[in-house]
Amino acid sequence: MKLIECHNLETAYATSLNRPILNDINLDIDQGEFVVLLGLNGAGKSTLLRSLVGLVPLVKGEIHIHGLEMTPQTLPKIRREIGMLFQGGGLIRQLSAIENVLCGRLGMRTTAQTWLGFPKRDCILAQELLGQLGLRDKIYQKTSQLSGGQQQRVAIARALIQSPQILLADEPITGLDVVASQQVMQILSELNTQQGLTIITVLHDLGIAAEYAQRAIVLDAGRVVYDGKCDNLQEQFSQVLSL
Ligand SMILES: Nc1ncnc2c1ncn2[C@@H]1O[C@H](COP(=O)(O)OP(=O)(O)OP(=O)(O)O)[C@@H](O)[C@H]1O
Repeated sequence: MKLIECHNLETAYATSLNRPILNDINLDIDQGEFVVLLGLNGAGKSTLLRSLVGLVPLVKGEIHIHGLEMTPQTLPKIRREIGMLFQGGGLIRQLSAIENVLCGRLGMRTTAQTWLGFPKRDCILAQELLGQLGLRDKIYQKTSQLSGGQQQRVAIARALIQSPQILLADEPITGLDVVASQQVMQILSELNTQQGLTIITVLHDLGIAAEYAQRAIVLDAGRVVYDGKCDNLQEQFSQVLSL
């Protein structure tokens, strides 16, 4: 079943680039796929991910999520289906791991519901998620005191607490060492295979892309130049992927 459909997406003309950041993007992504987005710096990968959660104004084209067209009216509902791991994690450094995870619940709770703290069931869920991601002993630690890999796992828990159908991850392993990178990729892989989460992730490592993703989408100057299997990417795209 098609979960994400992008038709002719085009962003405004960027004078600094002499072109739109995204140009004529057409994509269909099925439920349960694990897709990697590749391309040189500035190719438009982050912009494409952010457009899927309505953070990028489009001058042309349509996005459908689960058959629902993205409009200002449908955006809140669509955003509840999509978890996002922002580039660099995007955690609030002075808050604890559990407080950061609970922030992922803010869009689903009214001010009155969180005035005196989050509901107990949200706190239990946040603890469970952190436990599942190997952070049981870090629940109350400030995230500024956690390692990069631990912070990324907190960010994953924050995205998962809203039970999304889709997880978008913008360079989730950039800056992590080999062990932490493998841990994070393993977590994403298990979420995909065991829970059926549809994953789209920006990566810069072709070896890791081929190891985990079933499908690669390569962007160059705002356009899709390849959409297919992850085999032989290096040979095919040495120009656009000289990573
Ligand atoms: N709001 C904006 N206004 C103007 N230009 C922008 C804006 N956002 C991004 N850009 C430009 O659009 C291009 C694509 O940016 P984007 O962050 O999507 O690329 P990317 O492929 O994710 O790159 P990276 O690998 O460096 O993260 C870049 O040249 C960037 O400078």
